[in-house]
Amino acid sequence: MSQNIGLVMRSTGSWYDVRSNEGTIMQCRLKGKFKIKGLKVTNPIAVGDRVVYEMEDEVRNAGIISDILPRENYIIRQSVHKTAHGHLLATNLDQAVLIATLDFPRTSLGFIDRFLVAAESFRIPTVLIFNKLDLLNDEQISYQHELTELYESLNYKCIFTSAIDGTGVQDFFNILKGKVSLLSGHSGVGKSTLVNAIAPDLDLRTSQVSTFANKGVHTTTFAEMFEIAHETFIIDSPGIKELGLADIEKEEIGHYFPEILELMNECRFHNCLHLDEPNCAVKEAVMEGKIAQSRYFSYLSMMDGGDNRK
Ligand SMILES: Nc1nc2c(ncn2[C@@H]2O[C@H](COP(=O)(O)OP(=O)(O)OP(=O)(O)O)[C@@H](O)[C@H]2O)c(=O)[nH]1
Ligand SMILES: [Zn+2]
Repeated sequence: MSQNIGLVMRSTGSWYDVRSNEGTIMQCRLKGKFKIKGLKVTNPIAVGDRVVYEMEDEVRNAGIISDILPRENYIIRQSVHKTAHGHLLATNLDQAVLIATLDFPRTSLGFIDRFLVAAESFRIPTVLIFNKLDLLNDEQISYQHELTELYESLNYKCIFTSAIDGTGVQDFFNILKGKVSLLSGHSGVGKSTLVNAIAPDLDLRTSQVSTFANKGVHTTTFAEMFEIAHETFIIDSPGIKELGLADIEKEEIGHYFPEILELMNECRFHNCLHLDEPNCAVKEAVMEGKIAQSRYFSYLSMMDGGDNRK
């Protein structure tokens, strides 16, 4: 039997769609003796994994997965019961793309910051897309420029789009081109409309319904990967509206705010949490306007166990 390397595009928990280097989709199952290495997760393989497979049936395009290549990164959804195994959502992501809107519905800065912190903790770069530009009044547009300045100063690229009038849609595509991107955002921000604008043949909504195989087994939905252009993949899942913070310790949260990380060595106490400690370089920077208040509020809210989900 010949061995091949393929990319996992879809998982139902019992079988996997694996894309060969030539672009054919193979339906694969796991070799009986396949072992879960390292991570404490319920599912050994997820969308984005590069796997070694053997062809089992050339006619039916069926194969058997025998091994998995080392991962660049991964996203896990922790179980609410901390001791239980988590669920591996996706692996080998080049970037996370968070779609937000300043209105209809409004994405809160707390939600954006929480997402950025989670993505930093998984070492995944994030791009922010602000959609529905056509609906904003002048005041909102100038606010949007302020936000862009803030987030770009922290090295998060920002793009404005309107899926309705086409503004920024080409920029949105350019960001995705040649990469594997996780697409996230609250319901109603225009995720499907934006994707339809760049990949009209793909019907995200219909595809999402195809997670049927999972029904009644787990409550978790499996992510699915789509090739929207040559070597351009997006991962979309109704279950990935946000990234979980469950696994991050309080002392660690500041490490995932680039502007806090940069200053924390200047605090008087090496284990300063930037709350009420004296001579805290972070709080001083907030007072001097060098750290945005909104970011510090998000930090405080996360330290407080606040959940910023809205
Ligand atoms: N004015 C305006 N409306 C938009 C824009 N993008 C999307 N919409 C509208 O916003 C609504 C929600 O868009 P969807 O694409 O369904 O949003 P979604 O993020 O995919 O939402 P879910 O499918 O619930 O996850 C629809 O009525 C779209 O027509 C935009 O740029 N401007
Ligand atoms: Zn401090």
